[in-house]
Amino acid sequence: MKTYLEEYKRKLITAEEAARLVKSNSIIEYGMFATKPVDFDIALSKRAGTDLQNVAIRATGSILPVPEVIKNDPEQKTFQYFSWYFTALDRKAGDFGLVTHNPFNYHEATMIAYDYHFSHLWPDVWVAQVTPMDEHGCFNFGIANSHNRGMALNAKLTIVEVNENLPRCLGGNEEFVHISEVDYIIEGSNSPVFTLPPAPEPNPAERRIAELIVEEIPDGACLQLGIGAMPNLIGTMIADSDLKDLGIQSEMFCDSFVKMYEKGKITNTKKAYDRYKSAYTFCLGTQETYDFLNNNPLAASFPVFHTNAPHRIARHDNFISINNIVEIDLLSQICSETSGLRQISGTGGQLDFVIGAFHSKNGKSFLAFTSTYTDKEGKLHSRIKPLLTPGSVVTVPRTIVHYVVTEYGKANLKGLSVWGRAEALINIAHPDFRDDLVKAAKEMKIWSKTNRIPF
Ligand SMILES: CC(=O)SCCNC(=O)CCNC(=O)[C@H](O)C(C)(C)COP(=O)(O)OP(=O)(O)OC[C@H]1O[C@@H](n2cnc3c(N)ncnc32)[C@H](O)[C@@H]1OP(=O)(O)O
Ligand SMILES: CCCC(=O)O
Repeated sequence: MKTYLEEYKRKLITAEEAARLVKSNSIIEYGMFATKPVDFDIALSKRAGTDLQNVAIRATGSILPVPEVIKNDPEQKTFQYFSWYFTALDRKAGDFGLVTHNPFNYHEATMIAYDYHFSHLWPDVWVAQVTPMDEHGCFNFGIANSHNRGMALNAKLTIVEVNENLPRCLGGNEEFVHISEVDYIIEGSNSPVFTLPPAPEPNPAERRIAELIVEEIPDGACLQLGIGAMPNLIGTMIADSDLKDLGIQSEMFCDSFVKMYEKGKITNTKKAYDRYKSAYTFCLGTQETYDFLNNNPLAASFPVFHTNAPHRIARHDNFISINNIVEIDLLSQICSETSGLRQISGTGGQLDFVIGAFHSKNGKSFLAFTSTYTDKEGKLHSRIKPLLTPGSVVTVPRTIVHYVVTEYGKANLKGLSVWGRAEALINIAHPDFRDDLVKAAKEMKIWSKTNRIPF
């Protein structure tokens, strides 16, 4: 069998040598979430304030440690940092004007990476952490399949940073880049892979929301759980339920899926395709979850178009999608990604799954949220508001929204009148805010004089 050692040695360079390849006026795409390059980032950041100018770094969900290109260049003399999806780190840096958001519907990332119409967005340099090369010359993308292969193939320069600690996640497809497709290899310092802390115990409101959703899930359902604390907590309660024969097609592989496996809930036998395997495009979770995915044929990573394109989601019957939001207004417009002009996260895959689940036979999408939010000054706010906070963007338009759930109940908003939506929402708002919401609905002239007609 051919060995790739000669080619490997030829392509091996240091992080500093790799950083010197970056030219002014270029776009660098970093690996997403926990596959962000570490050593390359440190080396590149040392070029801040030199003759290197006008370099855009594009990431997807930045995780700790803080990217050195941000930290070492606070005046942005050389680098400007962009993110397709904001994490806590991105929003903190964003508050200081150090990160700019690039909105996308997540399934379209595959098109952006491959379709020539988007070649103006293709990176000059693509660099991400990967697993060590296998005997076939392949570097595995680990916990981030996403849009990596397309970007790696279409970048002018493709650089991998090897980290022995990354789990090797089986595909699916597009889970690797071959040494023949790579320009340079960095052997990184094998830093620990970023992990999330284990989920806290659900509070009573979250427990109630989970109960209201779990009773809507049939045996054999195909599940998607979104990002953030709430969907994962609901997943934990699904693991403790009587449900059986569940399947997974989720953009993110969540910690609670491991619990479902441990309780024998997941068989993936009822799915329309990818039977017997849980399909996902990236993972962000605990070390236990990464260990579960390592070399595990029960799960398969795919490019994001495969997991998220709404028409593909809809091919599974009984698709159940569960995501969290920031706020909703009485017109039933959902904002899940900003607070006014402050970018909190991103559309990510939320719209993909709300559309896809609705089009699945007997499918349902749930946007689940606690009825109130406590701000940093300790003031309580209703998440159901007369109008979205000025500047907030609509993540899910009112025509698309399906079920919404708080600890006070759930409402299927599809097809309801403008009045019917406002009423349904006020019914699941926190009782302390209901009178004010009715008053606002009257002022907005979306309140019916009579409630004789029930929608
Ligand atoms: C991944 C998949 O499988 S697919 C689809 C999933 N993708 C999506 O749903 C994208 C949109 N959704 C999201 O990004 C998340 O679910 C969120 C942002 C809605 C919730 O995520 P969480 O991490 O649980 O949010 P959390 O409660 O920590 O709040 C995040 C931030 O928003 C702020 N925030 C939350 N709600 C509000 C609100 N109503 N008003 C103002 N700020 C708010 C919080 O204060 C926090 O900011 P901070 O970091 O400065 O303290
Ligand atoms: C990268 C997108 C993450 C999400 O959809 O939540």
